[in-house]
Amino acid sequence: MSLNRHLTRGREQLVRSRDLARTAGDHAADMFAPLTLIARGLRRHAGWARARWAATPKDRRGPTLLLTAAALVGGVLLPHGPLLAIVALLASAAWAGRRPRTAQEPTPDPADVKLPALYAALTPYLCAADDPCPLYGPEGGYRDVFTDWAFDPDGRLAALEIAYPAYFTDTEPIARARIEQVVQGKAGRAREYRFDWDEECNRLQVTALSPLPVDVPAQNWVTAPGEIVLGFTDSLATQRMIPVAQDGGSGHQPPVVWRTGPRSADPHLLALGPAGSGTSTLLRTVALQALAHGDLLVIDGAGTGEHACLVNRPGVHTVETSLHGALAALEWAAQETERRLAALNAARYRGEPAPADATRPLWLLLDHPTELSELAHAEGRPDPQDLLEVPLRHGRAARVTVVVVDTIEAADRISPTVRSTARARVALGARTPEELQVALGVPLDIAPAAQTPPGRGYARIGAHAPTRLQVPATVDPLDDEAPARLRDAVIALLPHRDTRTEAAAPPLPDHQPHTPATAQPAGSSPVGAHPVGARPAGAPQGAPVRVELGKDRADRADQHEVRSAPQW
Ligand SMILES: Nc1ncnc2c1ncn2[C@@H]1O[C@H](COP(=O)(O)OP(=O)(O)OP(=O)(O)O)[C@@H](O)[C@H]1O
Repeated sequence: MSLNRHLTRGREQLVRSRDLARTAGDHAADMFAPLTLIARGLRRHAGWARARWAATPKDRRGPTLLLTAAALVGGVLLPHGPLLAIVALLASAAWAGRRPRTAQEPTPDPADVKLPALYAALTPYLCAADDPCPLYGPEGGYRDVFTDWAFDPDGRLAALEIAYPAYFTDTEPIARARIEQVVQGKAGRAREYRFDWDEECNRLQVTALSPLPVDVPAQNWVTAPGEIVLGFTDSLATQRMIPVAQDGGSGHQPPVVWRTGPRSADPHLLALGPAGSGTSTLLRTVALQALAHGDLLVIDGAGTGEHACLVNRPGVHTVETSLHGALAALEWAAQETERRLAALNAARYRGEPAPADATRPLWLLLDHPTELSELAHAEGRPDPQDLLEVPLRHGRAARVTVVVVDTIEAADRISPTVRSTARARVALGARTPEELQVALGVPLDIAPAAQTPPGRGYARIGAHAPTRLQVPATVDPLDDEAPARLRDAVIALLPHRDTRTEAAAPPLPDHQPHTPATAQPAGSSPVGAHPVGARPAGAPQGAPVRVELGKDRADRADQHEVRSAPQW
């Protein structure tokens, strides 16, 4: 009982002392109210003065300062001037500080602004009329179906998990595409989104993808021989990072690496994209990397001269823009592939190491070959794409790699052999999911943005899922409109006869490309510097053309008359 009384008294004391403290606080606040008022006013005056000073143009700050100083001196010199000035300042501060600072309007939660609209837009697609307990409906709310979401600092949707009814046909691409379009429309078409459909749990995970680095200049990449950096992707798509120099600094970026060579499961590449999407730039990116370890044969079917910077470079057999030049070059390439195969087989049969002239990588780079196919068809000549059959089918063993780039509109004119053997795929440019599926060979789980910079697209290497891709800015060094620093970066990578330490491409005699019996006599190619592997006089039709790849051969090259390489 006494303990109870003791506790009650203690509680009363506590309440009394709390009241005392509150009363003292109130009195103090009343007492200091004028001071608080004046301090608030002075603070506002100071803020106003700072803003005026910042808004005053630099050239008018000196006179303003002088005028203020003169006014101050004048005020001091006046009888009772300082006293009057202080009184005036305190009065104006009291006036300015009389209103307490207005509380800021709370910013609305972006979820409450944006998600109801998305919920309403999805409702027609995810609500069945005879569903007794609909997930989506006029009475429902977004919190019932959106389980997890995130917004970026700009208030844009960054991630969202959507629940959908089990009867929604999530296995049908058309049904999926409808939902993806609605989500992308409401969340903003300027960005790319990844859609992960969890068919078992009836959930869709939407993730907005951050932009990839653009304008990464061409440079030497840290890769193993046979590895080609096609561009850069998301850090989640690969565990690999490579050093990249950009904007005067250096950092690391996750690359899209295409492995070529005899151990590659995807030894050939097909890249498609609309005009201006950067397919020729991609081809140039590959060419510059391939030149480090191999020789090139370039066919420019569009004849725009976009690969003229490669003409006469050591390691570049030829750059052909004409149909007859392309036919001659590709026929040589087919025979060279057969010769290499025969040489490799013979060496293996004899138990000898593979001859160097059969193992040096040879790259066949074709830009817009369908243009030449159409021309050949009109002229009744063989289709250049048909001549790719042997390099495509046997190129892996013979170290011959084929890269074909073309417009996406020409996808149906790409030969079936190219389509079936070129399993490394790239699709560039903003295109519909259907067109991207044609280019990549598989459906894409990423919704492309409405606008994409040049060189942006998707890469699919073999059986792997497609990943986003941004091709390095390997611009045409002869393109006056390209930024000078990007052109200089490409020029620095182009090999010169005196800088290339490896074996140069064999010098070629006078341009006498072999053409089939039905073909017109060969003429000169507009860009082609010299013909490829001309057949020795008297050699039987179909006999492999001998190509010598070696240092001594490169030395002898200098004795031939070769058109001088362009001077940069
Ligand atoms: N990855 C890139 N980074 C920066 N600029 C690029 C990139 N790719 C392409 N470009 C620029 O975009 C323009 C078009 O590129 P490119 O010629 O490679 O496209 P294309 O698909 O071959 O078009 P076309 O079929 O008309 O020749 C060029 O000015 C080029 O410099």
